[in-house]
Amino acid sequence: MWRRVASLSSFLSSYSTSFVAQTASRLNTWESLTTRIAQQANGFIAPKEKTPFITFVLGGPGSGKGTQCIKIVETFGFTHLSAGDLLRREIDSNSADGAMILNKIKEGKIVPSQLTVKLIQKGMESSDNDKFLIDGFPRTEENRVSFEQIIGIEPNVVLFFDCPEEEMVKRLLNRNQGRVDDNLETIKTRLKVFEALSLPVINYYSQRGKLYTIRARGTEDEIFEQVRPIFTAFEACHVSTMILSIHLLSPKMVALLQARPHTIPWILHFHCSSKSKKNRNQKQLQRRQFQHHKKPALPFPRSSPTPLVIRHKPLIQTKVDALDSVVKDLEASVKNGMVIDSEIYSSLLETCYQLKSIDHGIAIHSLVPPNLLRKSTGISSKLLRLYAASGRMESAHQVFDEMSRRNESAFPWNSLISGYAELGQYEDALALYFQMEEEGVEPDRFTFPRVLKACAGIGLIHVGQAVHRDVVRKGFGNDGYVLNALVDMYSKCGDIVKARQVFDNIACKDTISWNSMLTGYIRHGLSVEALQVFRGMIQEGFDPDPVAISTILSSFWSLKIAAQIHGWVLRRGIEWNTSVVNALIAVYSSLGKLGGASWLFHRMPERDVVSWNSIISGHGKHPEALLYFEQMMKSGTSPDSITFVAILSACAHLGSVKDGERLFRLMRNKYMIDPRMEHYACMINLYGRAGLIDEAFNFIVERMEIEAGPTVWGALLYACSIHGNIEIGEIAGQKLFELEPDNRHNFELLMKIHTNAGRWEDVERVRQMMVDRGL
Ligand SMILES: Nc1ncnc2c1ncn2[C@@H]1O[C@H](COP(=O)(O)OP(=O)(O)OP(=O)(O)O)[C@@H](O)[C@H]1O
Ligand SMILES: Nc1ccn([C@H]2C[C@H](O)[C@@H](COP(=O)(O)O)O2)c(=O)n1
Repeated sequence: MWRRVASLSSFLSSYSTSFVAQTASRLNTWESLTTRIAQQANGFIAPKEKTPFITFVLGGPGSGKGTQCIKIVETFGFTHLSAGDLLRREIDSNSADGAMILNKIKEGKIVPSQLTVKLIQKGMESSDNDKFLIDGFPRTEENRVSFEQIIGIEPNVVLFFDCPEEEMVKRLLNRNQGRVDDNLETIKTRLKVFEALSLPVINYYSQRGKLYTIRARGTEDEIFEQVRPIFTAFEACHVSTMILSIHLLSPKMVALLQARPHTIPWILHFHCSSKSKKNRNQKQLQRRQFQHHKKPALPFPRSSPTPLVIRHKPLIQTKVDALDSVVKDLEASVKNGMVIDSEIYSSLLETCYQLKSIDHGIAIHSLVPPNLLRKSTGISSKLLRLYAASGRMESAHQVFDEMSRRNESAFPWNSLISGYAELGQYEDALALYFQMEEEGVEPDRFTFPRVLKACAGIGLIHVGQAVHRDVVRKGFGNDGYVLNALVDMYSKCGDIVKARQVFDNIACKDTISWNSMLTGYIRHGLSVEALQVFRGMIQEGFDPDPVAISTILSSFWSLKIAAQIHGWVLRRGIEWNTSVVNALIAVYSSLGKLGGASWLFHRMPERDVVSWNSIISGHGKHPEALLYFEQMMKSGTSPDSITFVAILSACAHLGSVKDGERLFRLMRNKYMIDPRMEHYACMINLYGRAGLIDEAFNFIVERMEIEAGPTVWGALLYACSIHGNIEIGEIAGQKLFELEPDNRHNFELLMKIHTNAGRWEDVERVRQMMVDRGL
């Protein structure tokens, strides 16, 4: 008769340990992973070797280890290494040890540890995975020590399938797999071996706080339901650790995780426990041993240990990569039935917004249960903002329409208004603002700048004035952030005097206030006032930002002012700011100081497309323009449509028709830039200046894909005036009189053509047209 081991768990001191405590005490497992991800996210160089995640699966013969391993593999993606299977494969492969192994198995005894460990090691090394289920191992203390000695790491989780003996025997006798050890006699020995040699190992891991005991009676599925939460919890650790590791969690989120140890039990341990540091040190030591193949101070001899090298997934290098991993883990967790806290979703959506990662946002959206999305203002607001910020207004509006509590805060409204304003859909932005009022939603300080942007965009000053009144009514009349937007709105809507009034009323002006006023004056062509503001800014102790500097530089084509500003820039040590140098290059070039422009260009530490455009434009009448363009292509900076305006214009001035034609083709075919009106005008100028009037005319008629505008016909008329082409000049003139009926310059050019040809009647006819138009 078999002695019935009613419950092996009573034998184990830790059985009463709660699942939470068990899990929490094992969190050092993930620390190596966390540290590595954190390092990677911050750009540190991560070590190449990766500590694998190891689960030992223990239990008596027939307790169902193999059966449950299959389910774990299917659900959690582990690689299953069964010690028994590895040994049996060794027998089948006719290896030198085959006969000895077979005898041991027949007798129900244990094979020498080094042999088994080497087989496990081989199995791990040949796998791409870094999560292993090692089944039926370690069966003895010698197995355990040998593993630690050769592989150099401890298991992260030890599962123990606790099954009554009679059940195990019954199962083995019914297994029917033709195994040489599934007979009563061998089973008897195996059970004895288990009790004598394996239980001490189980007890060892119990004392080390690594043991999870599973009551292995019941159906396979019932048993798996005890197994599942263990790995789900570790996956949750993984997800949350990843979130933490990319340093984008709000303090609120950390507090939330800490307050919920039952869902994410490791977090307290990881962040708060001093033991965690100890464990980390221990883990680091372990990893060092693993990586440097140091001999651990254990009494067992070992023969030439082979370092275990696990193949790696690609390193996570950026925050977006880290986010990618988190989203993938989240997807797997949701698939495994894990319920994700709404704060995790909204925190991740915040991350997507900060990283401008709409694709990850869409992936997260697909995971959020629709009901939760409707109810959780946190999730829906952040999702909506992400959609709106990426210009997906339809999706944003859909989320908005389905929100159950959208009127509780201005946040979702602001996001939508902002999205529409950014896309230039100003009417929609304003309509939302008025709808907000109708639905009784209080605007906040973030609402007004967005609405004012829409007013400025649409150019409706009376709407802007109405919003200004709302600003005062709602108590934001002294808010600098809102007042800056008012300055901008008034100046864009044409009321620069009112803009100045608002500007003067800003008690605490910041760089944005000064810049708004400065650009306002420049927009209105008030260079003197702009320069005053610029000087006032410096006097008040504000460093004009590069935008202000380049704006002011580009509005003054004066060598004196350019030199003054250049001097100030040098004193402030910002002379190599790219946009400042670009503006200086443009100013010096336009003032004919090409030597100064080139000096700056060649010394600037970083060049962008604007730098190249400035230097090419500066050399628009010189053959160097073509050389700079060639250099630009070699430098790897892609030309943009402005570059082609500059270079085509240079070709026109240089009379390089062939180069111009080649570059026009290059623009379309290599850089995929669709020609705009300016490019066509350059081509007409190119042909026209070269006297190829017919080619220019044919180019307009046959090659233009858009309706020719005044710049194109103007270039043709100008060319006709230079080369005395009456016929085509008359056509160009008539087109221009339709397109620009009040531009006397066109009439004068046509009159010049007729005058030069002595066609006095035509001169009179055109003059009469001017008189009729009151020009
Ligand atoms: N919960 C269960 N209820 C009934 N039968 C089961 C259950 N789990 C597994 N079995 C059956 O019991 C037999 C032994 O299971 P399994 O091979 O998984 O055990 P094991 O612990 O891996 O055994 P060994 O250590 O001998 O390899 C198999 O025939 C299996 O189908
Ligand atoms: N660590 C191990 C694991 C297994 N064996 C031998 C002895 C076992 O009876 C046999 C079958 O193992 P199982 O499939 O039941 O896990 O393999 C060993 O010697 N050492």
